[in-house]
Formats: sequence, structure tokens, C-alpha cells
Amino acid sequence: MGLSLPDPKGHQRDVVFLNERGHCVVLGTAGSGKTTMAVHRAHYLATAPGIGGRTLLVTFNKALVTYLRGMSAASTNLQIETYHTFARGYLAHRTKASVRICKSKKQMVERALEETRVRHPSRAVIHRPLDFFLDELHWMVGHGIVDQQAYVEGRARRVGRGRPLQQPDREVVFEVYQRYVQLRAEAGYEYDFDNMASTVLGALKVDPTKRLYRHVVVDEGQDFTPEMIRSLAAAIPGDGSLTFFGDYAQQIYGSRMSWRALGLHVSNVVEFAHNYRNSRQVAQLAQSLSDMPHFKDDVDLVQPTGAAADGPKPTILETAGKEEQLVQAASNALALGADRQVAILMRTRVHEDKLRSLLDRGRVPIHRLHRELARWTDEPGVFYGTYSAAKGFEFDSVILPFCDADELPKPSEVEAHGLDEAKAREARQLYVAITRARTDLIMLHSSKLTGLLPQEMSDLYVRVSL
Ligand SMILES: Nc1ncnc2c1ncn2[C@@H]1O[C@H](COP(=O)(O)OP(=O)(O)OP(=O)(O)O)[C@@H](O)[C@H]1O
Repeated sequence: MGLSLPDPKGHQRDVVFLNERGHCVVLGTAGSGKTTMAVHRAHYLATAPGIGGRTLLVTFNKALVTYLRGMSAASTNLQIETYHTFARGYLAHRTKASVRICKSKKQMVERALEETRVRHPSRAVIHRPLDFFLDELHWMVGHGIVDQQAYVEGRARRVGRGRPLQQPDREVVFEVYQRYVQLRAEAGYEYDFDNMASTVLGALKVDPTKRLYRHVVVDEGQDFTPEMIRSLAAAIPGDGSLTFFGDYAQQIYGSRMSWRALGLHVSNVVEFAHNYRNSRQVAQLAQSLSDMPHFKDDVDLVQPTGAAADGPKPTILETAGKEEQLVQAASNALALGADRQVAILMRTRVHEDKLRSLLDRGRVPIHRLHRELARWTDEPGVFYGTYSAAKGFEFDSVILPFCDADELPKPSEVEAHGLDEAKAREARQLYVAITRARTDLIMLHSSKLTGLLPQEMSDLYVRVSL
């Protein structure tokens, strides 16, 4: 096929080569080849004689676009970009004006919240943290529920374990939303990153012109809002196709959602259950993490059936203090990074500068994982960044400092969503981080180990104290 990627096997073949019309949903466990098959599928749809047409391969962030471009063979019919690049381009084309996106949403919602607090000082909900409101607004707008009555009456089904908000509380949240929209308009912005999708969808519904793309392929689809997917479905013609690849065990942005809310017309969902990436030992740890009670909910998870070759058991390393965790992470990474790709992943960016200064003492290439990543390399070296920045990538070895109970779940998530919901969300973050490792996995802590990992007595890892 002109691609230096593994050839599709089993169900992978069904997805890559069939159904060049209509919608197809592929749910796959971590490392099951979703990204690889998304590239194959997009290449096939762009180039196959007779059915080929302009194809859009769309993914979540710019770093993944860089990664996907590195995997694909160039074709004039294949465009690879983020959702927001697509949305911005379409809106600019339709409105013949430049599309400015508001980047100070957080500050504006904070101001709207402060003002609403003054009006309703006795309402408990108004004293919840800003992150709670940002999350709720993301859910509303992402589902296209911005009508007061529809939101307040809570007609849409919610996924997740948080207690549903009562109607009077929703009225207050809606006031915050309305005030934010007003503030954004006053600052001269029509769009933010969440509401563009509904505008694109609305415009496409009444757009009689020929569609630019015949086929759309979505990778990391679990982190797209329903409105984003609906707008992509509206962007293809009647004889076109939309193929959605996702893993709801890896949904790490906002409240949990189900593919059933996307409004796609699918007769059957294809599941990829074989894990081609992780060693059996890494896959077993990830599997038992996802079997823990706080991980379970009513969103579709694919049970993995097999893993790659055997490897060493994951190691849990206990150090004397938090500083020492970074020192150990850096020295292990520099030793391993001489002949393979190693990633040091953390839940937040707080310790990145300190880590960088430790890594710069070595002689190994160092790369920070972030959205502006300009080039993907297959060469050995050390990569570092957050769990979310590593989404979609893979490394020979992964090192996770700060697996302490007071770091995971992240305290601000507990404050915003309560312990149960925070555990459900943060376990998905940790799941993403763990499943980036092909062979070696080292987790560090210096105080009580996070409760997101399976029981200490489990035989899934080796414990070492320094
Ligand atoms: N049919 C196959 N034969 C051999 N290797 C494969 C096959 N399919 C995928 N792989 C390999 O498995 C690894 C994981 O693939 P990929 O990154 O596409 O999985 P994914 O499902 O997107 O993972 P994640 O969701 O965890 O990011 C890659 O190294 C890829 O080359």
C-alpha cells in the first residue's frame, strides 16, 4: 500500500478495506492498532480506484497530527489535521472572514462565576470550584445542549458516577454559562474551542455546495465532543464515509461520553481486542487497573484478549522524597535512552523544568512532548511531558514519577468532582500513561502509593525501595 506500517490482520482488514459508504465505529483496547489502521484506512479511501476521493484524517491535537503525518505516505487526496483546523477552515470559507477563537475562556468563566456567586451566595452549587463549571460548560456545549429548558430539565442521558445536578442547581450553572457568552461577545469573540463545532454543524446542514471531503477518518475519537463528530458526519456527501476509531477507557478530557450520543448510523460496531503494543506484563497491569471498581461504568470498554511478547514485570520504586523521584527518573531514563525511546510522564507540568535540568546533564537527545511538536523521530532518546501529551504515542520504556496517593488522583479533580468521579477520571489518565510502554514500566513514589493501582499484594509488579 506504499505505507511502512504493519499490514492489517483479522478485524483490522474488515475496517480498512470495507464499507466505503456510511458510518463505521471501531472501538479498540489500547495498542490494538486503531491509529495504525486509521492511517491505512485514510490512505485506502484517498487512493483506491473507483471509490477514492478527498479524505480527511482528523485527530485530537497537533502533536498527533505530526505523528500521523510521519506514518503516512503523501497523497494529494489526503489531508491530516486537527478538528479545530478543519472547523476554522470551513467557517472561514463559508463566512469569507477570519475566524477568531477566544482563548481566555477560563478567565471569562471565572468572572461570570464570581458575578453569579454574588447573586446567589446561599446556593451550595455556586461555591464549587471553577473546574467544575468549566467541565459542565464543556459538556453542555459539546452535546449541543445550550437551550435553557433542555439543559435545566436534564433531558440528555449522562454517563459517569457523579451525582446528577438538581434542576435548581442547573439553573444557576446556566446563568454562569449565559453570562460567559455575554462576556465573550463583549470581548468581540463569537467562538471558543467548544462552540465552533455547533456552528460548523449548523452551517453544513444548510450548505448546498459540493463537499470538500468524500471520506472522514477520526482517530482518538473518544475525546471529540458529540457536536464535533456530528459536524464531521455532516461534512461528507451521501456516498461518502465516516470511520470513527476510539477507546473509551482512554477518554481523558471532560465528563465521560458514549459513542451512542454521537448520532452516527451504524449497524455494527467493530472491536479490536488484540493488544499489539504492550508486553504481557504491562497489559496485565493495565487490565487489572481497568477492572478496579472505580474504573467501571456504563461506557463501552473493549476487553483485551491478547498482548505482545513477554517482558519484565513493571517496577514500583520507592524513594526517600519527591525530589529524589525526579533524580531517579532522570538517571534511569538517561541510561535507557541511549539505545531506545524512553518517556518520563507526569500528571501535570509542574515539575517539567526541574526534570529538564536533570536530563540536560546527559548525552542523550531530549524531547518535550507538547502540542507544537514539530517533528516526530524514531531515534532513541528521552521524551518527557504530561500523560495527556503522550496520548496516542508509544515508547520502549515509560517512567512515571509521582504515583503517590497525594498526587493521584490530582487533588483539584477531587475538589471539583468528588472522590468517586475523580478516581474514575484519573484512573483513565493513569491507564493512558501505563499503556504507552512497549516493554519497561517504572512507577515511582515516596509516600503512600496511589490507590488507583491494584492492591499491593498483587503479583503484577515488583517493589523496590531505595
Ligand atoms: N496488524 C498488526 N501487526 C503488527 N503490529 C501491529 C498491527 N497493528 C498494530 N500494530 C502495532 O501495534 C502498536 C500499537 O498500534 P497503534 O498505536 O495503532 O494502537 P492504538 O490502538 O492506536 O493504541 P492507543 O489507543 O493505545 O494509542 C504499533 O506499534 C503498531 O505498529
